[in-house]
Amino acid sequence: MAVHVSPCSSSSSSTLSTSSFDHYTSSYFCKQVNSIPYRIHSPKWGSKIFSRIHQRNNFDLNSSNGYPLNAVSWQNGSMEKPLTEEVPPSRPGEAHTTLSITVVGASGDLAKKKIFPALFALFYEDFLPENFVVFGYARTKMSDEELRNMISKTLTCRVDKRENCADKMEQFLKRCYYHSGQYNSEEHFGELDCKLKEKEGGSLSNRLFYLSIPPNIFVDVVKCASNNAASTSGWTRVIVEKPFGRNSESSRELTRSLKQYLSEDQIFRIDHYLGKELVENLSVLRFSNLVFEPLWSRNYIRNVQFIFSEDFGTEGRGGYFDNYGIIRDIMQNHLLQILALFAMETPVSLDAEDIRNEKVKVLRSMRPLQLEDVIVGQYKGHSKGGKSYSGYTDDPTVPKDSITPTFAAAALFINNARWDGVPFLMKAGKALHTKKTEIRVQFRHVPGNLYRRNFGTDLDKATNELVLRLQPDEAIYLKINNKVPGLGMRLDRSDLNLLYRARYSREIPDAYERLLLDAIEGERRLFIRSDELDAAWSLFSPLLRELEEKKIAPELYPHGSRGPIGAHYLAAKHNVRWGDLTGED
Ligand SMILES: NC(=O)C1=CN([C@@H]2O[C@H](COP(=O)(O)OP(=O)(O)OC[C@H]3O[C@@H](n4cnc5c(N)ncnc54)[C@H](OP(=O)(O)O)[C@@H]3O)[C@@H](O)[C@H]2O)C=CC1
Ligand SMILES: O=C1O[C@H](COP(=O)(O)O)[C@@H](O)[C@H](O)[C@H]1O
Repeated sequence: MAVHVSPCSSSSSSTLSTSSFDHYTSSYFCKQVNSIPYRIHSPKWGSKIFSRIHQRNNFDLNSSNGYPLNAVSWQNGSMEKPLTEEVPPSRPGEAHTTLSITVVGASGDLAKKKIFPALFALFYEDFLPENFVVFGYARTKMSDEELRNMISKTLTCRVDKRENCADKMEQFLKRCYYHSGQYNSEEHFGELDCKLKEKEGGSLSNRLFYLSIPPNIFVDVVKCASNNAASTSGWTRVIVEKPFGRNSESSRELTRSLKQYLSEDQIFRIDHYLGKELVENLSVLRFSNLVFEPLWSRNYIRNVQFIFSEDFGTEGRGGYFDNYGIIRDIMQNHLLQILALFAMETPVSLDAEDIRNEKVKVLRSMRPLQLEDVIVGQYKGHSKGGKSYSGYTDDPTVPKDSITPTFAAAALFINNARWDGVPFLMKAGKALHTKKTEIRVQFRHVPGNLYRRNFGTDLDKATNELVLRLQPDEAIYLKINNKVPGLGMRLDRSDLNLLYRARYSREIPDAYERLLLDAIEGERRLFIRSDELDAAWSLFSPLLRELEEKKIAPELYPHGSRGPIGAHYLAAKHNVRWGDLTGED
């Protein structure tokens, strides 16, 4: 990203090298610890030095790498200030910084459902910086007021008991604006730049663009935004939604095209599963508890299962979905990312590069995926209890003869010393009987089990299983064997259960909140680096090509069922039983 030409302001255009952007990451506050002073900007008082000790409340929450957040809470009475629609003016000689967030594709499903609500939640919880504006950008004609009306329908006050929710919503909506334009128009992005500048009021600006649009227009938008609406005084970052290509070649081409305008540091490839609370907890569980890490290998773990199921079909997204299918939609990204986090070696530190280095090593160590280790399915129409459920190809946006899989199961292997021979099973499906995402870790038998007689012949029932239920109803539980109380010796299976809603009263933030905050912070740990992406595609692309070239017909399964029977055969081939189908949970 090099040249910025401003068509609207008297301020001169400037040239910025890409490397200069992240220099401004910590412009609000210097990240330091303990009593080392923080630099806190208050529009009322200008830049002030506060001791962290005195501001402890402001740093109760950390960004996802455990560092204190740069965002500050203004709940502290002495710092309270009225929120105004416009960014407050700077005093002479004093520069304040504005964060401008532009949601490109603001009229779309994801923007309405997730992005605006997440931004509001961050504002509501006082995690957005003092001076911020939100712009929606799309082709749909809308006024600022219409945008506010549209997004107000999906904003929620997550913590019900808060009294000031309506006020907060109003304050947030006042910071939201809209600009209608084409995605490939330099002129329209120039107009957006004018509006951004006007709201930024001459302050330093950091600009975040969220590309919530179909992937075929990513590059147009990045080109126009970078040439016409990049920040000239602070950083510019772009969050890119998946899909990042359809295979290795298209993904590399996308990365190459984006890098004509952005540096890798400016690209935040989002995989919202990495922002989920239980995925965050996976590493904490493993690396901060002595009882788990020593067991985390082929010596004790029999198999690992990553299970994603949704109890609804592709409703409304059939057009998109048919071009991608479940393997690209869920497995190549969400499930594979979790697998990499699960299986990686201990990183040197919690820094983004250290973690991503370890994840890449896992991905590169994976055995090429064979067609015989994969089964695909597609849901068909079904009637139950007088109600009928449509099949995938009943969707008018899906070709009647589509063979796009809406279900897939796969057995993967990691060819390294830790995991040699351990099956990592994945299963992902739409229109199944339940909505659930889980990681299940099945442990080996206890050698020479003294109590084997008490379990009968089915020794599978005697093994431990650790389950991380990502959603719904987040939980971590460990299936153990215990004695039934009484004079006899009868064994039972029980759960040691950490059920989040029972343990914590605090509501769990949505993944998009965490990820947006991290992007604002410049924290890249939960975003996908280009070499990770490349390794992920290298694993799945040959398989996808083979499935498509051989036109492998998916096994049909009824909408609302447990999926194709082939998934059981695949698991059985590797001496595994799907943990979610044992009837124990
Ligand atoms: N929806 C979801 O749950 C998820 C979505 N994603 C990804 O996020 C991105 C956005 O998703 P979503 O909001 O569902 O997408 P939409 O299909 O709703 O598209 C978003 C906006 O982009 C514009 N648009 C749509 N199609 C085209 C087109 N062919 N050419 C130009 N502009 C178009 C429309 O705005 P206008 O006409 O006003 O310009 C639309 O409102 C996509 O990349 C998707 O894959 C990722 C995870 C989940
Ligand atoms: O990325 C996607 O994720 C959603 C599921 O997300 P969740 O957070 O609700 O589990 C899925 O429905 C969609 O098909 C896919 O594109």
